[in-house]
Amino acid sequence: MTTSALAIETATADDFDEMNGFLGSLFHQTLDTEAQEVERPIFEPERALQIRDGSDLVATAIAFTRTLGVPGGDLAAAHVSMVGVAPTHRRRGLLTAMMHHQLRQIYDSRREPVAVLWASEGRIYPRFGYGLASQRYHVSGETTELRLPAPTPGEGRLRLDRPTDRQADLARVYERVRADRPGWSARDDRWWRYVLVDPQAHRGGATERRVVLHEGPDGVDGYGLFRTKAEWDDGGPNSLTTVDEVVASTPAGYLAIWRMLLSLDLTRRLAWMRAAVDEPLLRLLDEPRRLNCRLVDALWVRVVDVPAALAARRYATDIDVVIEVTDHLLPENTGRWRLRGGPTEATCTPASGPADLACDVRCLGELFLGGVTPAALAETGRLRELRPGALTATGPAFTWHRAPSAMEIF
Ligand SMILES: CC(=O)SCCNC(=O)CCNC(=O)[C@H](O)C(C)(C)COP(=O)(O)OP(=O)(O)OC[C@H]1O[C@@H](n2cnc3c(N)ncnc32)[C@H](O)[C@@H]1OP(=O)(O)O
Repeated sequence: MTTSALAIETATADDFDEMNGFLGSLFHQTLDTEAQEVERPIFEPERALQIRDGSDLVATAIAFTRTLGVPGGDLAAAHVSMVGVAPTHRRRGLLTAMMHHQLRQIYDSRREPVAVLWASEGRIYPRFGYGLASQRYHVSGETTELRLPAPTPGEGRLRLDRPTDRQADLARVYERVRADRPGWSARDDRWWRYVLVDPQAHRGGATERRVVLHEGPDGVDGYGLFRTKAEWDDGGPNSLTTVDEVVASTPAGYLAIWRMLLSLDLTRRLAWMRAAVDEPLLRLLDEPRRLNCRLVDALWVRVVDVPAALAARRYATDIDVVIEVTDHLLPENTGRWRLRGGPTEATCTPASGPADLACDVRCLGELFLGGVTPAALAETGRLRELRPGALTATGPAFTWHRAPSAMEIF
């Protein structure tokens, strides 16, 4: 495929260092060799696209092969990343050409019914059919104002350790909790190393990352990844605790970990970038108003193969609906689809009858992880109710018993 006479090529393993350096410069980051070596094994050259102008690399995009937790199961999903266009070549359609090319490749391979990504800026991807599928809170607060219920006897034990030494424990807890949380990607050994790498250059003056583990009656049932940054001002100690992940499979573990994180001596402030919208912490604090929560976007989902994707997730209640879908990039998706399903199975087939709902493929991405209802999307004007009552009838089915959330930025 060509764009303005520049061809899209598939990369080779030898292109990794150059692509990494190119993206580092676009994200205004200093390249770190330790992080680069951890990222090398997850690089999939056969899924990496690049555009060169002569010998100069001017555009890149990659898809990682991973699975994503969706309502009721786990689904192969192209994890799109490393997207960038050189400042010398911006706004002349290179990203557009790469996105079209990549989506066509994913569709034609039939390996993955959906693609998923974190957007550097929210306004970039809707035009390519990506819908905002999950949100998160940026959380901050004065820790002296954040009080949790007191410990009860026999709650278990906390231990501090180096995260890399406890990878197996973290993986066990993560997988247990992930089974119930749409939006979490599976992490094999390579992805755990990616999550846990902690180069000095990326710490911004804070300590190395540490882990607090909670041991309950059945072993490790929770962990918290965090770091601290020393600060003193006229009022005395004012250090910052930055939390990366808190994952626990028991309420006791969750509470004990947060109790420690909020009461570290000499710290006064908390920062956490990836709290779920139904995060238990928000309901455990005695004065939740003292936690500042800013709602921002998390995962963007692109439904690439409509019937395969809609049949691959489960629905909270029984559903039987015909949806008229429009997809300007992948015309195979355009048409009327009958979705029948429930909590244990689903099918999606071409429909002959009239449609109940009509929407752009972007809306299906928004609905996919259960984070929003058709009625809410109808209020945006992007989804239309063609049969009166269809919005209320389908609303509960599209949601899920846990809100979608998202963990590491890939
Ligand atoms: C999944 C990820 O990896 S997210 C990371 C994305 N990368 C970055 O943010 C790195 C810095 N930015 C860039 O590299 C580039 O600006 C990109 C990749 C965002 C855009 O690449 P371009 O080749 O300039 O995009 P392209 O020319 O195809 O633009 C297509 C349309 O999107 C719009 N657009 C593209 N980027 C942006 C943006 N950041 N903000 C607003 N609009 C944008 C363009 O204006 C254009 O609109 P139009 O069709 O109405 O004229």
